[in-house]
Amino acid sequence: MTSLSLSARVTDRDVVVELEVAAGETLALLGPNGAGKSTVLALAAGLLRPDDGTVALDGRVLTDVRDGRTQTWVPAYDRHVATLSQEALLLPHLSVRANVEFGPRAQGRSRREARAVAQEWLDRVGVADLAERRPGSLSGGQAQRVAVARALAAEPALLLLDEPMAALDAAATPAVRETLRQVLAEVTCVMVTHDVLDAALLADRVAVVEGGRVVEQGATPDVLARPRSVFGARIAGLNLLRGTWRHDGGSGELVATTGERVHGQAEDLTPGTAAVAVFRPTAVSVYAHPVHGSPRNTFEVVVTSVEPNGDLVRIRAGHLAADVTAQAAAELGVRPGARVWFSVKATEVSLHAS
Ligand SMILES: Nc1ncnc2c1ncn2[C@@H]1O[C@H](COP(=O)(O)OP(=O)(O)OP(=O)(O)O)[C@@H](O)[C@H]1O
Repeated sequence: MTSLSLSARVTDRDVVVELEVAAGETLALLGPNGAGKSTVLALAAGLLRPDDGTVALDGRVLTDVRDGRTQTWVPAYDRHVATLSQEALLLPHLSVRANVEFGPRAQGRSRREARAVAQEWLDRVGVADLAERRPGSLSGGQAQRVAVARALAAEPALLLLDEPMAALDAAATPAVRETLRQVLAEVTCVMVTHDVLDAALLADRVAVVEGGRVVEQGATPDVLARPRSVFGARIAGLNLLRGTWRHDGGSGELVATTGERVHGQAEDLTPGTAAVAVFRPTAVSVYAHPVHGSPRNTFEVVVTSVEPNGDLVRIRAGHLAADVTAQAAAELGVRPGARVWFSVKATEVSLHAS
């Protein structure tokens, strides 16, 4: 069932897009700067009127403009669309709890109902212990999780995410990403991101936007595995290992179906269940000899291809990829058929249920 249906032309930005998002689905918009991603969000949110086009959400027409003439225009506040941006944008003079109660109260729900909804979301995103604090006393990651609760307490028909992790420091990102991963399973969402890891972990489908047009779209694993656009090729190649989570004491590990044992940053994994490990090719170091020392994952591999990838050189070994500098590639003398060791720090690997 389609939830969001958007078709629009914005002449002065040279944007012509058509997108559909199914109910409950998360669509990631990827693309270079100035491609038109934020324009798509603004069109859906009711912050931008197209020269031509329609926006419908759950069958309700929100925007209908034909040849510059507006037939239907539902204002932003009445669209049931919530936006989460880089900054948490909480009301500074209200407590965390009051911030989360704000949406349900504005929709006319009683104080008691609003309190119950807010409590549920504070619990779900794991910030209930911060309920009486003021936003100014929160860390960036805590504030962003409160912002997630605040957005969802209003029960939006559509959630728009505009690079929600871009302003966080690296240490805060995994917890916010995990919070989003859990809540996005239930909402219809369009997410703008520059980070392919977000797309891989959070999105069901990916649309690549370039020059104001959707140049490629499809299921996330397909686009990342077999990109057809220039930008798609640049972002592809993320390492993704599927397997089973084991926890026999120690910190636990993923035993991949392809044989590797992988240690990483794990959240909420149950031993014996299916899991996936994800890490970037740039996080992989390549050695001509076995490497020792924790906390690293080391895989003995045979190089299958060596090709330029922007300023770096991508070394592929079967289903794994490493991006190294041209100098490092030259020093290693890597070529197809060579035996090398790929090494990635456990801190660079995200492990999730799949
Ligand atoms: N407020 C605006 N008024 C006029 N033109 C704009 C405005 N905002 C963006 N544009 C133009 O519209 C086009 C699309 O920009 P948009 O911000 O949607 O891209 P983006 O993909 O979100 O980029 P980024 O990743 O840098 O945020 C660009 O040519 C940009 O210059």
